Amino acid sequence: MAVFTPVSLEDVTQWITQFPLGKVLGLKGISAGIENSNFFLTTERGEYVLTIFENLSFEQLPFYLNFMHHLADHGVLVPDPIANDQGGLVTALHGKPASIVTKLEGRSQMEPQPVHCAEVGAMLAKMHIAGLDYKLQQPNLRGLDWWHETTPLVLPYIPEDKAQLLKSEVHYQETFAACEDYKQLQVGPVHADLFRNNVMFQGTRLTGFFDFYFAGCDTWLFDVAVTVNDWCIDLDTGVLDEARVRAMLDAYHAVRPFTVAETHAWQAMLRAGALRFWLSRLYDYYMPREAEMLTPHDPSHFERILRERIATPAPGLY
Ligand SMILES: Nc1ncnc2c1ncn2[C@@H]1O[C@H](COP(=O)(O)OP(=O)(O)OP(=O)(O)O)[C@@H](O)[C@H]1O
Ligand SMILES: N[C@@H](CCO)C(=O)O
Repeated sequence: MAVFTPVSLEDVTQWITQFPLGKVLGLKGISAGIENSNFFLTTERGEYVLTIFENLSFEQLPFYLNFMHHLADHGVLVPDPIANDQGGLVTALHGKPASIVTKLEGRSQMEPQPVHCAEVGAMLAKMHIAGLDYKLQQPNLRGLDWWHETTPLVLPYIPEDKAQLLKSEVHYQETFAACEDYKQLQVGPVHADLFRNNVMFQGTRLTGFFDFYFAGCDTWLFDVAVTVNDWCIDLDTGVLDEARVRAMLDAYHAVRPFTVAETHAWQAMLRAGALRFWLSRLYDYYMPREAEMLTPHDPSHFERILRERIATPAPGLY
């Protein structure tokens, strides 16, 4: 279970008085997730999620929480952060930054069909457009600079064939990021981690995106690539399922048409999306943090996806 910072009902009873949520009725640790400590929180006003941030700082968090609030305000389905009596969305709990957000209905759809992918594609495009007038700026903290810093840290742990692939892909992505088409890509705040387990559904109706704590300013196409690489694949092989890819891309395109530069950049961006998670999983695997219970994600899944994207062209954007 990924509760890095234990919290008791007693702890929260006092702490909650600064929020307009009434008395605490229940608190339950959430086992899913590997980044933060999460709890379902029941108060007199309803159901919420309490998150204690294990890696993000007080300075970084306003970008994410205000972004969620901005999106909620613009009709994008996301958890809405609750302000305390000072108007703050981030409040210390056990000396760490913490926040309370509204709880989304439903559950994650771990075996998505084209209909689910279409819902995700349309909401993703809506989210990108809604983010256009979001004022705060923060880079994607798991972008190219982070790949550069992290690659040398994991290289000593991995066998030669993987090390070669990692080094050559970082080099390829460096060249890609410097090309003309890349510079034409639309940039804005993106989710950057929109996996199956970060979206809620009730049946085939999408009820919300969540887990915005890897969001940052990056290309919209990177967000699409990360999302396709998780939602539209056969999980055993990493091979793209054309029906799901088409459903997601067509639904996105209907809300926010892809550009010509994006079509040129698409194949390389799918590789970037795979590299980002291969590297973060290698890092988490070889340099784990302490948690009460924690199962690291399998890095080889994204190595397989990366090799597959290099070997086989994906369906086009439109
Ligand atoms: N706003 C929300 N509404 C309903 N459930 C939520 C909400 N936020 C989180 N959850 C539940 O908590 C679980 C863990 O949250 P999350 O995925 O954000 O974990 P994390 O550790 O922060 O991140 P990661 O997915 O990157 O490991 C989710 O799988 C989901 O069941
Ligand atoms: N989605 C990430 C976990 C961090 O959110 C992964 O699957 O590696």
